[in-house]
Amino acid sequence: MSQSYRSTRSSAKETQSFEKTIIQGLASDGGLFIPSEIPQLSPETIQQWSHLSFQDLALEIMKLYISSEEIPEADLKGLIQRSYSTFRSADVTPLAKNVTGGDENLNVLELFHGPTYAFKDVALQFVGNLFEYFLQRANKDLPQEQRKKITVVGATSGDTGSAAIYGMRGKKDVSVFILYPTGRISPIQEEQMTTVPDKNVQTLSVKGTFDNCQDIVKAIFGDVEFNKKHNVGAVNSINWARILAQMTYYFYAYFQAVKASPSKVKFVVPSGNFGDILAGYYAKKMGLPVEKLVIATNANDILDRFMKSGVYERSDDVASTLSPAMDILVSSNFERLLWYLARDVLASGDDQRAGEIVNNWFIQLKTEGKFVADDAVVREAFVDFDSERVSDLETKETIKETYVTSQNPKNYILDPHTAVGVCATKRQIAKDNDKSVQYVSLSTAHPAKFADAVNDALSEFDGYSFEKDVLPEELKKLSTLEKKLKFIERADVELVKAAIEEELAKMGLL
Ligand SMILES: Cc1ncc(COP(=O)(O)O)c(C=O)c1O
Ligand SMILES: N[C@@H](CCOP(=O)(O)O)C(=O)O
Repeated sequence: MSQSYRSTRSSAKETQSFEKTIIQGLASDGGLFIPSEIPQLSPETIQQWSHLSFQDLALEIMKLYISSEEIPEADLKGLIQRSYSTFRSADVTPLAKNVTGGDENLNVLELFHGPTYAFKDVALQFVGNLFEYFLQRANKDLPQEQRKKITVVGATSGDTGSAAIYGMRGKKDVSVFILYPTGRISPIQEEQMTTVPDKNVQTLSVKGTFDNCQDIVKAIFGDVEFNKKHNVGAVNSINWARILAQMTYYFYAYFQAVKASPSKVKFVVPSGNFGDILAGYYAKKMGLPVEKLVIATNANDILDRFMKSGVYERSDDVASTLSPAMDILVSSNFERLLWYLARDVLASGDDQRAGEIVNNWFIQLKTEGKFVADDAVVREAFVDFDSERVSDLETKETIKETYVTSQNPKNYILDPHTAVGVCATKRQIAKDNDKSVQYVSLSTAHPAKFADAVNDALSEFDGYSFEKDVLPEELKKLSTLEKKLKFIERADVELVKAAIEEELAKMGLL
């Protein structure tokens, strides 16, 4: 049953296949897909998995969520091998152990060794290959005019966009449209997205915020006509494949963290759309003995406010912070966690009733701008999670302090999102005062992607040079390449749909 999927807003019994779930992206009732059951691992299985490579671990995990009748094991193995062959580290996601030295046990999980230097590559390299696999199979032996196509439409606050583009560029029968908020992403992120010359890629720079872009994408998914015509596909973490592919690094990092001696493990995750940390939640629910998952937010703190009050409220203004990829007002994946909390606390384990409760919450969020969950729901959330909010000042101080004090390696440079996580980790270390805990702080992007924040923190240090110490050769050349982008002057779904159709015609895909 973990290989079939249901919507978080559905009160029906029916479930659907993995392929349909991935291609559809968002459920037609507006909900997100979740597996009908979370597979359970025995301690013996977890022990056996502790010796596996990243790729073999990914295969074992994915087999539990994808029926071999849908993707035979040999094909799945091939997809995984291809997806991670593009990474610069043999470990795919290496763990920098005990970065600060001393006895803090602060480990940094480096998730930025993929093609676009962001954690999104771990999932989006796989998702690109998965789309291609499904399309090749559906289109086998079909003449050109009957071939099935996917029009990928995604929203980004900076990193999903380039990772999706690098995952899908040049793929046959796939076109990619990425919406991003004009002026609210870093120059390198914009260059990464707009300098890809492949004909099937188009970026749309939208006057507005990331939340406007995300709302437009969700409206496009809800537009039955447009969807029927263009077969719209999702690359944002509303797509279940994103969450699935991210589970591997929780297992892999856990095994590395406890290698030297058995310890409790806490993961600390810089969070915005709640997709990254949600993969950790599934790993924990499968049986990985994780002590806690700590949500680290910047000033855009809807998640932290929920954890402190039970109120899930969309605030009016997005704050522009040093960690712009997390400048998000509504965290789309939180809905998946809310479903489990509703089912276990309010619906006596009844899936259909949980769907009704979540649906009502989201109707309230739309009509009243907020909903309030019972204290018991929040208490249940604290069983698996904790939460910290980190200011820009603290983010900058953390980049500085880590640069000065780090031992392994020396002068370790954090990107501002990772710094939000490391600051939250240090607070947890101080609060817990428990030497038997290993802390794994997720590093979600390479510092080169956020030059302003990193230089602001480090330029006072003698000998520090962004060009020499931070910027990889590959990213240096981006500023010399021609840019391809289209401005959308208002955050309006009709304008975006028209732009997509105009570009599809130019691509010869209409
Ligand atoms: C660099 C970086 N860090 C953290 C996050 C937050 O991750 P999530 O949205 O999955 O919570 C993002 C965006 O998703 C990001 O791009
Ligand atoms: N921070 C993200 C925002 C989109 O989130 P996603 O994980 O749902 O794709 C970004 O960098 O674009």
